[in-house]
Amino acid sequence: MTQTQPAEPTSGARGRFITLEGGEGVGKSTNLAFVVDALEARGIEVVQTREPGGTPRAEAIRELLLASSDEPLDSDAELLLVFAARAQHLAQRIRPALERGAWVVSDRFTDATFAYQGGGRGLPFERIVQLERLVQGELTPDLTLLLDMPLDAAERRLAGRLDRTGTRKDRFEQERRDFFERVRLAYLARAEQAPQRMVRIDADASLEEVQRRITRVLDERVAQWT
Ligand SMILES: Nc1ncnc2c1ncn2[C@@H]1O[C@H](COP(=O)(O)OP(=O)(O)OP(=O)(O)O)[C@@H](O)[C@H]1O
Ligand SMILES: Cc1cn([C@H]2C[C@H](O)[C@@H](COP(=O)(O)O)O2)c(=O)[nH]c1=O
Repeated sequence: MTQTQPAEPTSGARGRFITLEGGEGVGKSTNLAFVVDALEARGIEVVQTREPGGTPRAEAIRELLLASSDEPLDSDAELLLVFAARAQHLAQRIRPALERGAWVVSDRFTDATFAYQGGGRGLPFERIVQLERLVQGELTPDLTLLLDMPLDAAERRLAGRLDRTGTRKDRFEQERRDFFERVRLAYLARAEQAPQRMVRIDADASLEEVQRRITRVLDERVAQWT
């Protein structure tokens, strides 16, 4: 396979790329806003985004991925859609932001593919690694905060949010418990393999406590990088 991605900029001007990961309802969106505010308070230009999605075309792919339908979605088709959205997101939003020195904070990225399509669906990890190389080249997050908590507690939070917002479960949220158990285990395995990049945050605590934990990690990394 030919490497088609341009080389990463080597100048010190490149921004930092931070991702939040974890299963459903663990508090990613809530804490994403907190991370963005914390960085902006330091005078950093931040681009807040999410996956799948982040640009109009990538958001259209997100709709395809999340919508329930009578026609089952083939797991390889799902995997390719995830990476198609990511390629668009990288080209239109993430790379330009990093190259101008902005920091990008994303609700999910490729660790989610290893967890959901790899762990959850059981697709071979090597297939995901190949697509990762093709679409991302050398680009990986500088820091990933893995919000982790037991499934039962996360399910209760999600149920509370669905009740409050009156929304229905999407195609992934409708999966069975064993799917989410595999997703969680795959996330934890990735965090063990890359402990410097991927920091597990125990998310089974009050919001204030979770945010104290996040702040400790952010303070340490920002001090290293700036
Ligand atoms: N530490 C916490 N303690 C109690 N409730 C929390 C905490 N963090 C988030 N919540 C609440 O739990 C619900 C789920 O949080 P949030 O939407 O941020 O999770 P998420 O991981 O982004 O979910 P999804 O995977 O579905 O996008 C929300 O109602 C949120 O207000
Ligand atoms: C990036 C990515 C996401 N998913 C799944 C995981 C979630 O169920 C949805 C996104 O919705 P949320 O609001 O962030 O919970 O998409 C996936 O299966 N693979 C991926 O790479």
